Amino acid sequence: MSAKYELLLENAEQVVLVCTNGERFLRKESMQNLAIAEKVSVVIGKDGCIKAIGPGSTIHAQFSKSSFERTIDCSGKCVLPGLVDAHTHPVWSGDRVHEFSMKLAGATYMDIHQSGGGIHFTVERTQGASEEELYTSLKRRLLRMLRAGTTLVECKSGYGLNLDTELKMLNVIERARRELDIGVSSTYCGAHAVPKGKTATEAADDIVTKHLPQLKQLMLAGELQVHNIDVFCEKGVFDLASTRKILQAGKDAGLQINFHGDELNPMKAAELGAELGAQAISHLEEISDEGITAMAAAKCSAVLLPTTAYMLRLKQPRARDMLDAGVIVALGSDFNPNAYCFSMPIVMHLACVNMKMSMKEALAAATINAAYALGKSDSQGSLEVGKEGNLIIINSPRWEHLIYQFGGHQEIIESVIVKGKVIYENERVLGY
Ligand SMILES: N=CN[C@@H](CCC(=O)O)C(=O)O
Ligand SMILES: [Zn+2]
Repeated sequence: MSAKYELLLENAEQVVLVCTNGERFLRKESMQNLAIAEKVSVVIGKDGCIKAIGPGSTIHAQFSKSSFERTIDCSGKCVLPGLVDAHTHPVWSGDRVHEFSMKLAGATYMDIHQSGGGIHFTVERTQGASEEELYTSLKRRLLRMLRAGTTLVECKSGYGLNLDTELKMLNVIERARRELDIGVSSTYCGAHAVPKGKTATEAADDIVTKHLPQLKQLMLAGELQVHNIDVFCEKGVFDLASTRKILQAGKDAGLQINFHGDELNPMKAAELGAELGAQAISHLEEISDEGITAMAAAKCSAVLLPTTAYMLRLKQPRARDMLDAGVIVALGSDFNPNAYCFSMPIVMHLACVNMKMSMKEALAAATINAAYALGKSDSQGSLEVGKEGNLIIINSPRWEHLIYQFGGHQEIIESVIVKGKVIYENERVLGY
C-alpha cells in the first residue's frame, strides 16, 4: 500500500533551509553562508515532521506512489522556516498609548517607570483582569504573530509581581501552549519590577522562598510547563546581587536562565549570565567588551531587540561587535505595551538597517539562533529532515523580499504552516 503524507510543497523557487548538518546555532561566517536550495520540493509526514527535501524531479519520482493530504504548487514562490520570536511580553491588560505621547515629548523609560507608570501601570491593570480576559487578548495577539510568520514564541509573565497574578499569567500562557497551534516557550518573570511597598531584596526573597517552590510543585504535578526564568537586571530595579540570587534559584528549580540585562545602564549582566550558564540574555544595549567575550565563550545567546532601541531612542546594541566576536545572536520582537510590534519581518528589517546586520544574519538570528535561545533548536529553527514542519510560503521568487518589503509581510506571506498543517492562508481580494 502506498504511504500517506500530510503535505507536499512542490517546486519552490528557493527554499531557505538555514542549515543542513543539525547545527544547534550559527555564528560568524556560518551566518553568512545560509543553506538555500533552488527548485526544490518538501515533504511533511503525518507526524508533522519533515520527511524529505530535494530537487522537484527527485521528490516527484521518489514519492510517485505516495499520497498527500494536501499539495501546494510553490513555483515562483519561496519557502522559509517559521520565524522564532525569542522575547515577548504578550499577557497584559490596558495599553500604554498615553505613555507613547509622553515619550515622544521627551520622557525617558525610567522617568515614567519611577513615577509609577510603565510596568507598574500594566501591573495594576493585569492584577485586576480575569483569566478569561487575559486569555482572549493573548490568543488574539498570538494569532497576529502567527500571521506575521512566527511559529514559535517566547511568552513572559511579569505583570503580576504577586504570586497569585504571576500564576494567573502563567496559567493563561499554559492554556495557549496547549490549545493554539503556535509553539510557546513559557517564562516566569516575577522579577520584572519591584512591587510597590517592597524593597528589591524583599521581592527577591519572596520569589526564592515562595514563588519558585510553588511553581516547582505545579510543574511536578503536570499542571504547568515553565521553561525559563527571567529578571529585569537594571539600575533602580534588580541589582546584580538580587539578580544572581533569583536566577540561581530558578536554575536550581530546573528552569533555563533567560533574562533582561545591560539595557539602560551597564550592569555587568552579560558577565553574570555567562558565569551562571544562561541560555540567553536580552537587550544588551550597554554590554561591555568583557561581557561580549564572556558570552561568546559560554555559548550564551544574545537576544537583540531592535524595536526597543527604536521606540526608546536608545543607542543600538553592538550587534556587529557581538557577531564578530562569535556571540550567538538571536532576535525578538519584545512585544509589550511599550513596544507594540508583532512582526518578526519588521524586526529583521530594523536589525539590518539600524544594527547593521546582513539579511542572512538577520534570518539566522530569527530562526535557528532564536530557537537556540529557547533551547528548542534540536527540533525547530531550520528546514531539515526530522525537524518539525513549521514553515512559511512567501509570494516572491527571492526570500529576501520578506525583509526588504518593510511592513509588507501581510501581503507577502501567503501561508503559515505548523507541523505540516496550513494554519493561515492570506486572503486575496477577488478579481485582482
Ligand atoms: N525592560 C523591561 N521589560 C520590557 C518592557 C516592559 C514594559 O515596559 O512593559 C522590555 O523588555 O522592553
Ligand atoms: Zn522584555
